[in-house]
Amino acid sequence: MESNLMPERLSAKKKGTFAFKTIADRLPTILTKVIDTTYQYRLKAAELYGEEGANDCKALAGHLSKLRNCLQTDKPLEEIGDGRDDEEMWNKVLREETETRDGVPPSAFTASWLYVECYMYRSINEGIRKSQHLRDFDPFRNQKEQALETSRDALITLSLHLQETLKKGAANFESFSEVIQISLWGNKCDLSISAGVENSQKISPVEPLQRLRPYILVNHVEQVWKLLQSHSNKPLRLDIILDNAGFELFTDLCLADFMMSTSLVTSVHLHYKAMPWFVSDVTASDFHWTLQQLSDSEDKLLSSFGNKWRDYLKNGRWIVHDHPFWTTCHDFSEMKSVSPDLYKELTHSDLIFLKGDLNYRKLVGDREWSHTEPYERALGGFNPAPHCALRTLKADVVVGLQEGVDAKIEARNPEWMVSGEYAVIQFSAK
Ligand SMILES: O=P(O)(O)OC[C@@]1(O)O[C@H](CO)[C@@H](O)[C@@H]1O
Ligand SMILES: [Mn+2]
Repeated sequence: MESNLMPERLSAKKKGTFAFKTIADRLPTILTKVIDTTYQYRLKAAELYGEEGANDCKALAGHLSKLRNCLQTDKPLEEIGDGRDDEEMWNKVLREETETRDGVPPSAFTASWLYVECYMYRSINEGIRKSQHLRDFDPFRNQKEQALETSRDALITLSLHLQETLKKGAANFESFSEVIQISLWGNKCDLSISAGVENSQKISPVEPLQRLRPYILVNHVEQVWKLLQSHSNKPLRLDIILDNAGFELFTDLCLADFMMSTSLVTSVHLHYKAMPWFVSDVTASDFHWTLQQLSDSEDKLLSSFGNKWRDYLKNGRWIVHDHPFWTTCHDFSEMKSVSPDLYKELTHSDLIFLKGDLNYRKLVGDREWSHTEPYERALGGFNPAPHCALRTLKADVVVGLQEGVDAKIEARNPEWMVSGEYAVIQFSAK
């Protein structure tokens, strides 16, 4: 997996790094919230499944407490053992990591940040899958549902704006650029960076766009527009690799609707997660719950969008996927070898939007690249189709910046790489 040609992956080996802070503080905080949620669920579980349900909750809380202790005391990470179809993929990496350490298993403060953080969410799911009655239990569900509910005003504002935009008929560069930026900034609403603290969209998603333009450090929206215009006479397929539920998902569905309604594309494939992931990432149940909530809304416009989008699913113009690769520890340069079926599927796309920070970290291998490293080089061979990353910076990794940009911003705002205030719209042609 590792190559000496490439910089090291980010890791908590080094105190003072954001990886160290995440693994030492933020992940235990997130896990503690999951344990509390599990414990609170035991009464409901007893109601639904009797004593077996309550015992399931106790066993899960025990599994999670052991996981938290393992992470906090830097104990060797253990193999996953729940029989899920990706179990061997995970344990193969654990064995490989152990071999590269002369037989010493990886641990939270010695393995790569990407591996450890993904491992934590996979181990949470292992505890859930080992239960008798909790297999559909999502410890983050309440937070994700609240995230949508507390963004209601922003949803209404954005739905009115989308309605006005669609009334103007064909897309132009300005309307396209605007809907891309709205989806981009929707990525601020992420419950992992906030360690589970409510982080919904409180202000208008449209009004601040002009003010936020200078915070987009790489802006390739024109290259994406030109790609779409160059194929305007043929049916185009758009893929969106989704990130967070709640307001961000709504911005992504608005983007998908805009692209379809203006005939920039003729089909949209939406990819969500196969298990609860990084607190707020969208799962199948989050996706369909969100559409149902919109359809059932008292707000007529929200309800009409919910109905329209559910029709797109029914008539096959929108297609959803939940490939297990997206919830592994692998970066995207490994997709072709680890999940050739997914890589092949993505070669049928004409344009892939990848949302959010974790997807960006996986695009560039979560490595300690120089900030001016060319984006294509950091991709390590991942290029199934033209793609564009829409990401707010919430981890200290970024590539493709002009010389000097990082120093200038660092002087102004030392937290610039992890605060979510800055963003990139980074494109790579096939
Ligand atoms: O992918 P997202 O939702 O934009 O961000 C996920 C995230 O908040 O979680 C990790 C920090 O714990 C980082 O990868 C990133 O900051
Ligand atoms: Mn996320």
